[in-house]
Amino acid sequence: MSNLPVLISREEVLRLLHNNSDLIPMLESAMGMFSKRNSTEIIQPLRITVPLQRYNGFLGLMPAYVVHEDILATKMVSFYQRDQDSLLPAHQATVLLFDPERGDVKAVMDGTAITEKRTAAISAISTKLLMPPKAEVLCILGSGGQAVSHYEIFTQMFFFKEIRVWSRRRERAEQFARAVHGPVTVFSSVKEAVEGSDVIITVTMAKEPVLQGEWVKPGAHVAAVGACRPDWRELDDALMREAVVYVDSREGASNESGDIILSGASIFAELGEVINGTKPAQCEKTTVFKSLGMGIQDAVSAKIVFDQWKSQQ
Ligand SMILES: NC(=O)C1=CN([C@@H]2O[C@H](COP(=O)(O)OP(=O)(O)OC[C@H]3O[C@@H](n4cnc5c(N)ncnc54)[C@H](O)[C@@H]3O)[C@@H](O)[C@H]2O)C=CC1
Ligand SMILES: O=C([O-])C1=[NH+]CCC1
Repeated sequence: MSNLPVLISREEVLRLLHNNSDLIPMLESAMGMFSKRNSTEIIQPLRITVPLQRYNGFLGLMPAYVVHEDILATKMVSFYQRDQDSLLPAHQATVLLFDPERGDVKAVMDGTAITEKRTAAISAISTKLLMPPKAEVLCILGSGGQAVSHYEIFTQMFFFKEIRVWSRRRERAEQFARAVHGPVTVFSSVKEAVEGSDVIITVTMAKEPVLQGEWVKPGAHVAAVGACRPDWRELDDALMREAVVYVDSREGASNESGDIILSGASIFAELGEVINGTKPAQCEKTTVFKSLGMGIQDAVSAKIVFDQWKSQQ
């Protein structure tokens, strides 16, 4: 290795991505390019997932080359189904940012923070495009790292009169409410939290559906972020079949999403197609955006972090 890569910590990544005005437009541009399926613009193979059966976990490898921006990166992310009382983190990730011409690694950075920030930003983009016109109530199911990053960007980008949170253990939802900087009401049942909500974010590690279609207000938007294995679910059949279903990537969703595979729901469009204007945003209907996560989202976020970091040296 000719030059040693720089190491960028979680704190630095969070600082450099906080309120970063480039994140949303760069993600939108990458998602739009991806949906054109032009290999001179984006190259992103399907995520490779290595099962770690002994530990109830997985290692995901997510390489991507954003050709038009000349960004080459790969994320390695481990994720585990932990016991409720486990003190070990459920997700940990590292992103390597390469120099595409030389082939060496320019930066090694905390990928957990990148994953939190870019996933929440993608859900916010889906919500901007697909939420009903008068959205007043936001509901978050789950209270982990993604719940916090979603709360942060959703309160920056939108105005909700009420924000609700539910978690499997009420004390975790109460902890979440104390940790976020702003108002939030804790609910003890999913049904009560969801009923009357205009936007619902599911960020749980559930393997069985936690959200039932019969509780969802017609016209609501659901950003479904968890359940990233073909046999895991967060949403029930009724919701998947009644809603207009959007995804980040058709290949990703058809291979990895239990909510899509097991319900037999059909995919209406990719988010990138809505961004490109080639598929409509059916805001008047109940919509589900099924997010699995993509290497290009990590790559553009890593580039923003690296450029900001360099400009401050
Ligand atoms: N779509 C994407 O791009 C990404 C999706 N994810 C997914 O988002 C979800 C949340 O991730 P993190 O907040 O980082 O995880 P976390 O471990 O910090 O939080 C998980 C939350 O799920 C809850 N939970 C666990 N098992 C449950 C069950 N059986 N039923 C209901 N709730 C349950 C926990 O109480 C906790 O509130 C995970 O499913 C993760 O795989 C994570 C990163 C990217
Ligand atoms: O995109 C991502 O990093 C992940 N999606 C599901 C687990 C981790």
